[in-house]
Amino acid sequence: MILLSNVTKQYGNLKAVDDVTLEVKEGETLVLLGTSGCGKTTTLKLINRLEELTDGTIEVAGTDIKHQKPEELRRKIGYVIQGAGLFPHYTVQENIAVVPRLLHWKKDKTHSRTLEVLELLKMPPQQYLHKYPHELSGGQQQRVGLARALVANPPVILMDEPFGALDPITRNSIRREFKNLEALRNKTTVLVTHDVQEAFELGDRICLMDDGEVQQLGTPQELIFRPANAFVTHFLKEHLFQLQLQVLYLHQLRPFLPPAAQDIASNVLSIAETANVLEATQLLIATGAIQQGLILEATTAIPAQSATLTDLMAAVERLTPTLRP
Ligand SMILES: Nc1ncnc2c1ncn2[C@@H]1O[C@H](COP(=O)(O)OP(=O)(O)OP(=O)(O)O)[C@@H](O)[C@H]1O
Repeated sequence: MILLSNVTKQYGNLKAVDDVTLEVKEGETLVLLGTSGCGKTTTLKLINRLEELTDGTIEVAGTDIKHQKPEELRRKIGYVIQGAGLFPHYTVQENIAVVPRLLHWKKDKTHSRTLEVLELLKMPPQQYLHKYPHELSGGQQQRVGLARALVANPPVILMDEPFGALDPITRNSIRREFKNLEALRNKTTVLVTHDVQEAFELGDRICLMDDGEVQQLGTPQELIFRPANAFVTHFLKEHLFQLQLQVLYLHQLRPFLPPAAQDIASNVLSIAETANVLEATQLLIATGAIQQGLILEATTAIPAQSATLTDLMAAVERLTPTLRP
């Protein structure tokens, strides 16, 4: 869907992006992760031509972006930036109408689509249409920013630190909400963050950058269990335990858990086996059921299985060597 081939962006002597080649597949969320100044934002801005390439090519939906007018290209690409970037003197309605106005939509169409996107983002239109950005919380502003990016239903969404301006608690809950948004599910999304947790929570794949170069591009599991080099290992070291639990799914543990019990008490907690091990661990701890354990609910016909925290950790220990090279 988006193809970067040998992309370089140079500012004077500095190569902000250095010979980057990567593909973002249709419908996936690719996270650009890395420390400040490693070239994430520049890479994103090259895709919608807010910056121009020094070298290499970028294709969006099979067409070289050089051969498209920037305005035309940007109609196919929603753009969400840190702090939402709303116009302070425009109401929510006016902020969302910016793109439809550029597209010369009729008023009726703009109005009905505005109502629709606000509903999609769980912001009742009657309550929010006429509010100004300063009357909204950071999370609500971020949602309006996303509504504006989604209003023309572009197939591609670029997000630059979309949750960066929020406090950690709001950030976590908004992030979780965004992850489950139907409106974003089939979009091809590139999201920039320097937050490791965020990258692992939202990315189908993660591209870890340093000094303008790609250090590794892979699934969260690949980065954790098959780091490409010492930089990747070092970058993830601090968060490794939690990330390991986050990238392992309960169904993967099944072969390493004790056999399914015949008569599982009906009052035991249960969790879908599609959940990750971190979620299961958090549930056990939050409900004080560490000794009692929980039931892994199968999505297929195989029987449910019960496991305590000790069982889960033992299974993780037996599974992880099989994932390493
Ligand atoms: N317009 C510009 N002119 C000169 N140098 C620039 C320009 N834009 C970015 N740079 C430099 O290019 C490098 C990459 O910047 P970029 O904004 O892409 O990094 P980033 O990974 O997004 O960082 P952050 O997380 O801090 O936003 C940095 O060294 C930055 O100073």
